[in-house]
Amino acid sequence: MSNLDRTITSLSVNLNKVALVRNTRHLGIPSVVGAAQACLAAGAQGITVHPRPDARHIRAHDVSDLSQLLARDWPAIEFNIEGNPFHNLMDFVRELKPHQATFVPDSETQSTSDHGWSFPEDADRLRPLIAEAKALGVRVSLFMDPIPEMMAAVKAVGADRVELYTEGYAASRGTPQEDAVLARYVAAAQAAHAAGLGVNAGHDLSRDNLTPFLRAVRGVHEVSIGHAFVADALELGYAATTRDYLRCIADAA
Ligand SMILES: CC(=O)[C@@H](O)[C@H](O)COP(=O)(O)O
Ligand SMILES: NCC(=O)COP(=O)(O)O
Repeated sequence: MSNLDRTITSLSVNLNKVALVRNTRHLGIPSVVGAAQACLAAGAQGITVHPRPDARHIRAHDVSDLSQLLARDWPAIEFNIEGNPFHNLMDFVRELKPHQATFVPDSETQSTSDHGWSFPEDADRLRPLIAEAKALGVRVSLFMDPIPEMMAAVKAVGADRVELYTEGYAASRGTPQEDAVLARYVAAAQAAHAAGLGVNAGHDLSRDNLTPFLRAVRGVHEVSIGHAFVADALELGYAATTRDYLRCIADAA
C-alpha cells in the first residue's frame, strides 16, 4: 500500500447553510454551534466556515463561537476558515489562528465559489499573506482548479496544501465526460503531491460522488462538504448524515 493510500481522509463539515437558514429569522435557530456539536459527536473530524464579507450566512460571531467551542470541548478537531485574504479572511486568521485558512479568490458579491487562483498572476500578492498566516502557525490551503501545471507554483508561493475545486467533477457525474474530468483531478493531485503539497477537496461533493472521487484521487487529506451535507441533514439529521459521509469516505479506502 502506498503512503497516499494510507492517507485517512478527514470530513470537515461546512456550516454555511445552517447559518443561512438561521439568518432568515431573529430566533437564533437552527444553531450553528449546535450543528457543529452534533456532527462532531457523530465523528466529523473538522469544521469549515466561509464568513463572506456580506455576512449572508456565517457571521463573525459564528466564527468566534465555533473557535471557542473547539478550543474548549474539541481540541483535536480542525477548524478551517475559508475566504478571500484580500477581503476579510486575514482578520479572522490574525485573531483566531485557526488550524487552517483556505484562500479563495471570490469577489465580495459572488453567489458561490466558482474558480481557483491563477498562477503566475496571483503569486506575488499571495506570497506575503501566506507567509503571515504560516508565521501565526496557520496551515494555508489554496483553492485551485484541477490544473497540474499550476501545482509547482502553488508550492513555490509557500502554500501547504491545495483544495481542489470539485464542482467540475460533480457536474460531470453520469455524463460521457466523467472519466476524462476525473482524470484531470487525478493528475492535479499527483502533481500536487509531487510538488510536496497536501491535497484537500471540496465544492458540490455529496453522498453520490464522494466515494468514486476518493477511490480515484488518492491521498486526499480533507474533504470539506456543506451544501449537500446540510440538505441531507434536513432529511436524516446531523448524526446520521455525518455517519453516512464517513461511510462514503471509508468505502473509498
Ligand atoms: C470554497 C468553496 O467551494 C466553499 O467552501 C464555499 O464555502 C461555498 O460557499 P457558499 O456556501 O457561500 O456557497
Ligand atoms: N470548500 C468546500 C466547502 O467547504 C463546502 O462546499 P459545498 O459542499 O457547500 O459545495
